[in-house]
Amino acid sequence: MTRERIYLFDTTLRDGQQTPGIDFSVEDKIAIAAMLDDFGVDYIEGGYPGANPTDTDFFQSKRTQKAAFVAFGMTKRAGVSASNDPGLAAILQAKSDAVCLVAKSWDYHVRVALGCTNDENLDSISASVEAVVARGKEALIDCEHFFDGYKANPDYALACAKAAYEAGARWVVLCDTNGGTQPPEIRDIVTAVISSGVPGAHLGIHAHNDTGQAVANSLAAVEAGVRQIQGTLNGIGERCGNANLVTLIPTLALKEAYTSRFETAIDADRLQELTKLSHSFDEMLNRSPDHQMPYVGASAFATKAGIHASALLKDPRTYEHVTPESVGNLRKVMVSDQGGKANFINALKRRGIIVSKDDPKLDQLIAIVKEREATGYAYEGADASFAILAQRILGTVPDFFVVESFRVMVERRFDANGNLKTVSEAVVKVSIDGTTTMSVAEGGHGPVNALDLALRKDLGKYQSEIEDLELVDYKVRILNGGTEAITRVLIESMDGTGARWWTVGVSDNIIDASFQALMDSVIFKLLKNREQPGRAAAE
Ligand SMILES: CC(=O)SCCNC(=O)CCNC(=O)[C@H](O)C(C)(C)COP(=O)(O)OP(=O)(O)OC[C@H]1O[C@@H](n2cnc3c(N)ncnc32)[C@H](O)[C@@H]1OP(=O)(O)O
Ligand SMILES: CC(=O)C(=O)O
Repeated sequence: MTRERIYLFDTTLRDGQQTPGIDFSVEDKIAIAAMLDDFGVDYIEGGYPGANPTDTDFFQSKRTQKAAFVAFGMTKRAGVSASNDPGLAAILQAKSDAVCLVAKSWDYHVRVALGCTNDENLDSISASVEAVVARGKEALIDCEHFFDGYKANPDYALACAKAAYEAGARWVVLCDTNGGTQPPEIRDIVTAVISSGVPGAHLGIHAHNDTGQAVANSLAAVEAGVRQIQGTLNGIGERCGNANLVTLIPTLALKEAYTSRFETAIDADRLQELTKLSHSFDEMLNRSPDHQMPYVGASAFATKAGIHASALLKDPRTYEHVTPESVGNLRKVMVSDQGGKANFINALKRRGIIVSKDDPKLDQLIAIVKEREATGYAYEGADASFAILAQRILGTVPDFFVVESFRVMVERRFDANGNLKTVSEAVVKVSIDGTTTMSVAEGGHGPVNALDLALRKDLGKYQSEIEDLELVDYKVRILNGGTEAITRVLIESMDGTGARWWTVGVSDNIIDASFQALMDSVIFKLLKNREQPGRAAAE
């Protein structure tokens, strides 16, 4: 059975640019376009040439090799011809393969926002599409507010879609601009558009996520007959965002409801790049990936629950709707107070520690983890502290060093130039093989920074082993309010090999909690070094 092609239109660089807090530079746009092009979407909308210097610059060259490169703009204004509209001229002159013009299709908007007649707007749509086609480019029309417009005046909304199609638009894209339409309405209205004479093979959907239905609305439109989906990477976009292509692409590729009838340009090999694509994009935006994002989130294939872990380890299909490998993600069985033996055995195995289900030390470890989690520890987010605890109970952590004491002082004082400065100073007394060393350090970034510097200043024979250790993140959480407050500190560390690990500390004193996490970080680094081939076995 031949499958129908669904075309993927990415508007990360245009509608995504309208996301509050997101502002791409030309360099960002070049890098993102290259990522998307390499991944294999059909269309990449780059922005609005003529609207701002970044987009104008970006369209000085064609920025894609494989995907159609699309310039966005609006239809010509009423009262001027297409050839005399400077905005349209800038869009037509941009280096692009296709032009996507937003057109009003709700008569209320025509009256209020454009201030022209319904017929003038229809003429703007036809004349603008004809100008794009005459320029030798593929024409697309985004029918803005199509669904709201259809509900208010179906004949006029349909007339706008038909004007675009009859003037030569390759795609007439029905937009749920305000994002309030629901899937059954999308299905009925798309069906009405197709019945009116615009074929589904020329229709697209552009859904906003204001009721959390952008993906569902896009799929409802496909069911009803549209063959192009517009969306963005990780669902960014104006207000609550656009349809998330990172969710739609694997759904179309992996779910039987669609795979028997439809195909996209993204094959199984490309699909395995999806998690990387999504996370690289977040990296560019300098934000943490959403752990719960379908398919690609760090939690998408993670389980804490003991009952789930036990079955998952017997056969992953018991608790997974698709395999994590199909989208380039990983299965994760975590340890926490929600876990049973299966979680722990699996977590230990990942660290190269084999323990039998009947080993009493396993019961001891589980009891300690559950007890500690009740007092505020969170081992699921602190893999390195868990590894140290487990290895301690199993008796394989050497006493590298003993911290005899530490002291921290925070002082606000005037410096030599008369400027007020807050300075932190820490003293740490460490004993190694019976020899005690006292290290003092001043931290420019507060008391924890000073403590860290002092602890790692002189670790005697281990000093050279921790030179490449770096703290990269520090998170503090107050677990219960008032005077009973408990502080949980999580610290992320990395070393010269690029490996990263998290450690945890809990106390009613933030400095003490931080120090525990710092100590675990150093001990984990020393243990890690001993796991490397060629290093001395644990002393
Ligand atoms: C639903 C969407 O997401 S559509 C995309 C929205 N994106 C953007 O607006 C981002 C880029 N936009 C811009 O930088 C600016 O709005 C520009 C450069 C395009 C236009 O700037 P200005 O000329 O200063 O106009 P301004 O932004 O104040 O108002 C928009 C004008 O376009 C007109 N207009 C809006 N949509 C259309 C349309 N589809 N066809 C023709 N004219 C339109 C409005 O009536 C208004 O005209 P007016 O100035 O005579 O009142
Ligand atoms: C065109 C567009 O972005 C919209 O109607 O939402």
